[in-house]
Amino acid sequence: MEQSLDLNEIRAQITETDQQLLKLFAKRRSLTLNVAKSKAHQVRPVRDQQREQELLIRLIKQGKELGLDAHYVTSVFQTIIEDSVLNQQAYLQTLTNPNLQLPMVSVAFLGNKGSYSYLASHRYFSRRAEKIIESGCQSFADIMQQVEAGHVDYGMLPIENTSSGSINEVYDLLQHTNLAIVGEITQPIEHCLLTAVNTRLDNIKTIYAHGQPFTQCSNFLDKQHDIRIEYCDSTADAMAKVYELQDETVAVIGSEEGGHLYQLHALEKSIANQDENHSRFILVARKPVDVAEQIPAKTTFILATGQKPGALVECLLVLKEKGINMCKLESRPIQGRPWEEMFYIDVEANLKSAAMQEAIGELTELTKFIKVLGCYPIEHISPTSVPAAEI
Ligand SMILES: O=C(O)C(=O)C[C@]1(C(=O)O)C=C[C@@H](O)C=C1
Repeated sequence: MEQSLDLNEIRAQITETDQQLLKLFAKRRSLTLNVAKSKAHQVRPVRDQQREQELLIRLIKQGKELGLDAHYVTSVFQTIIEDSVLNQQAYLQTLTNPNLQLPMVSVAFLGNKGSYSYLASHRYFSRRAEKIIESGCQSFADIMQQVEAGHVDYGMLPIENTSSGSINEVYDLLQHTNLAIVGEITQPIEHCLLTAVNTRLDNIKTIYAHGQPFTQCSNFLDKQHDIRIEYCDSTADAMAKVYELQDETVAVIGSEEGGHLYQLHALEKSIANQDENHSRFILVARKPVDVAEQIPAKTTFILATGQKPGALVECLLVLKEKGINMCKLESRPIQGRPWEEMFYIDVEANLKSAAMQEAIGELTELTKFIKVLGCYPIEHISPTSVPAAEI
């Protein structure tokens, strides 16, 4: 006779197994913290991709013996390793900058609870502080002012998006501030159409959102007919508005995660033009930070060249000669000086390195104006892959 399967009993066993898994995750995390302490001592880089590959190959093999497929094992352990690297980086940063080790931080961001900036702030500080004091702002300028005036420790600002490009307003504000960039984080942007009440897509007559999500979802919006678009100062404001209206004809573009905070649910998911939609945020503070040698660093600086042919090329050649990789180049007009440009450059280098110090020295000679906006740890961890033959 077939054994009867009691759902409650099976679920109790799953709950118990999940608890054991959590304890093992926590144990692994504390072991990797010891690795970071040892690496701090020996000044060895956090990342060791050969070790990661060996580890993945072994786990894939052992997983197969237990009936687990290679894809599953790889994706679980890539996530675990990413967490390990980011935690080690955060720990080493507090050793290098003891003032970062605070139980409580205050952060200004655009909008209120549920905005993408709110989600990015919480993700960034989840491994760095015990408590976050939130300060929702109505504009990017407001965020800068809050930090400049000392009302908050940090400001979280979106700087670029994989689908709508650079956020010019933030670049322009960076030209005129004394704040330093001290960190970055890339946040997946998963736009959904959210509603407060159960309804259908063809009932929707008004969509509320911030300008950026509207741009990033233009293909979806073009396909909808007779829809009124209402621009809001932030995604959080738009969500609060739709919650307040409780109307089956209105919707808001935002993340499902943020929508939960306003009791909104997703009517349509993945409505952005590009499947891979990510925003990069920068964190600004009044004082710059040093980046530990064991961590890959990025330096951001701005410069203005004279109006002579090849002036920018000459600057870029300096970076090439020093073996410094440029990962972003952006130009913005200089206010009050028509047709003159300010160039924003991100390079993968530590400001303290000899190559970078020499480059800044040479660039100072070549340019009319140059200013370092900050040096901070690279937060994007590209996963180590396993050769197909090993899978
Ligand atoms: O073994 C190390 O060196 C670690 O830092 C630990 C670990 C891991 O979590 O397994 C993390 C990062 C390295 O790239 C390799 C492995």
